[in-house]
Amino acid sequence: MTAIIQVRQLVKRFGDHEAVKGISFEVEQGEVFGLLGPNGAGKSTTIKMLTTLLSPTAGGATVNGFDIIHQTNAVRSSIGYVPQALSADGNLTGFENLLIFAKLYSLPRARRKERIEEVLSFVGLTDASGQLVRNYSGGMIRRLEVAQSLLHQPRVLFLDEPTVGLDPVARQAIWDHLMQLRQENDMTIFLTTHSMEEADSLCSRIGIMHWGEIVAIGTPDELKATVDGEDPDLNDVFVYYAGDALESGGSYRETSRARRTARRLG
Ligand SMILES: Nc1ncnc2c1ncn2[C@@H]1O[C@H](COP(=O)(O)OP(=O)(O)OP(=O)(O)O)[C@@H](O)[C@H]1O
Repeated sequence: MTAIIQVRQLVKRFGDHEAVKGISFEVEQGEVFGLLGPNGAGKSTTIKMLTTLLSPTAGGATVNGFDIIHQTNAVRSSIGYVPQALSADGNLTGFENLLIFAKLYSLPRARRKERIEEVLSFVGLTDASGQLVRNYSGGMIRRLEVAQSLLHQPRVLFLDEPTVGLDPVARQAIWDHLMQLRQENDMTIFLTTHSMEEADSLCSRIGIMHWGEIVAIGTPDELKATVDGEDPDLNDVFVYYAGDALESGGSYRETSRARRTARRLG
């Protein structure tokens, strides 16, 4: 097994606040790795450093063998990134959105149309490709954003809360596509989530983040085995490692954001 992501003592400070406190871990090629944690734990900050959108305060990491501080362009061209915020333009069609990303990724002109059709077909949006994205459902927009991130055939795909605000059917469709990517393309997937169910269904390994630290890491079964009690599930694991955060971690903010996202997507 080869570590495709290597994180060493990674720190991010915002003023006096240390959002990420020297975390270290590795992700092997072909894994679906999930960072699970309450809001404010430092998940998005970590994903933004690994995708080169934020510079670390200290420590470092490599992604696909490229240094996230000194080889930012090489990292960017070898990864796909689906951010939490909306990245598709509602005033363009699905096809037009993909064309912009194909140009951004410098896909050769002669290959663009064919590759756009391939990714549209993969996410099941071929028939909707000529419609304005503002008429898409939340699930279709998410699938389009996944398609955007796949155009340049990245080896690692980063997703920041891929299914927040989606209904169960749309969420299942995203999960199915991610599993297909892993199985058919040996793609490594790194995602953040609040959802225990998402982590349990999708992830081969999970890191639980709490107040800027990774407090537990392992397969879902390994993590469950660290917790006492009869047949513990990931909820029990989460409460065990980050329980007080569930009580005090600003659930209002989480709820408000999930609703905002749902409104925006729906
Ligand atoms: N640009 C910023 N400036 C100042 N503080 C920030 C900034 N970005 C994040 N933080 C703070 O860093 C901490 C970690 O935030 P982060 O968004 O990484 O957490 P998270 O685990 O992704 O939470 P959520 O699930 O709510 O997105 C929080 O206390 C947040 O307020």
